[in-house]
Amino acid sequence: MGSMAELMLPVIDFSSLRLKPGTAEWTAVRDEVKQALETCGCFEARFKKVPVDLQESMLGSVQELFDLPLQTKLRNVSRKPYHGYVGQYPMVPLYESMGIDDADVYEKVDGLTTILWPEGHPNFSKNIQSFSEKLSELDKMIRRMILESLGVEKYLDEHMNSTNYLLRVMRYAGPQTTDTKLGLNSHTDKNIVTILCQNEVDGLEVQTKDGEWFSAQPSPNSFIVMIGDSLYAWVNGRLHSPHHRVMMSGNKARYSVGLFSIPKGGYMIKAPDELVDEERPLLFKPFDHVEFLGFYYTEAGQRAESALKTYCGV
Ligand SMILES: O=C(O)CCC(=O)C(=O)O
Ligand SMILES: [Fe+2]
Repeated sequence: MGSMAELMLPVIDFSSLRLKPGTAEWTAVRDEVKQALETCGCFEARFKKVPVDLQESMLGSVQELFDLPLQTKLRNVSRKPYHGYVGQYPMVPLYESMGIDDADVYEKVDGLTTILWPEGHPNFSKNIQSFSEKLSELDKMIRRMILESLGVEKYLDEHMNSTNYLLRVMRYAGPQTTDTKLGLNSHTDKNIVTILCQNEVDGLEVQTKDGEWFSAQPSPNSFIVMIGDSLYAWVNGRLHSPHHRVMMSGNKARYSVGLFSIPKGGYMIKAPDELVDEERPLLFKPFDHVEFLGFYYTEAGQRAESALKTYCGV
């Protein structure tokens, strides 16, 4: 445990109104992003475009959602694995979550809202949609910076148009003990970029490249950004996609929310030729994210140390 507290995530500030592509400020932040993603795959972001009160009302809505009866929550089903209601798993008894597809599109969110609250709940839809839309600007900025810093910005439009936003909301019950209990198993994310925020209860732990775990303790109203395996594959291994998990102790429930940019089904993820050479041969054959997810949730996929390597490693 001693070494855990000593590590801290890099903190990067995206709040300046002058942060526009082409400015010196942009280039400086872009360099910080590249450095953080190469070394940790993860950083803490300050981003004032999501106002504090919106973040708080969104977390209030998330709590309201989890307070619904289980039977109601189970009505959120999805064709895609891990996109509907997930919970009541004996391996991770503290964990419950719900996926909201296309969370930045009001009609899509409201479609789910009326499944959960047949009488309607426009406030819920608005909080979720508005938060997702504003936060998606941070996702877009970061991805633009990544492509620019790798000299492949000519793919920017294609890259941006190849993804949707999923908002996954999570509740981890307090284990009612000072012992540390598993909240969510160690994993790498499978998508492009993940942006997390939480209530005041910490619990997220990230593994360094050397295999050491450290706890992420974001300051209030900031975000944790990390990259997933699909981006790791697309940049041909140039950025790190970190293992992370959630560990819980104490009485209080942890609420967290992740905005995931996710490749659309049918889009083949393939590293650009510019990122493949003799020194850095191609790591992964082109793959479809939805099919890869299908493999990940099979027994072989869950057993694999790296599901992506097993699925399409060269
Ligand atoms: O709750 C968190 O902070 C992390 C959740 C997570 O890692 C995930 O949903 O992929
Ligand atoms: Fe994750």
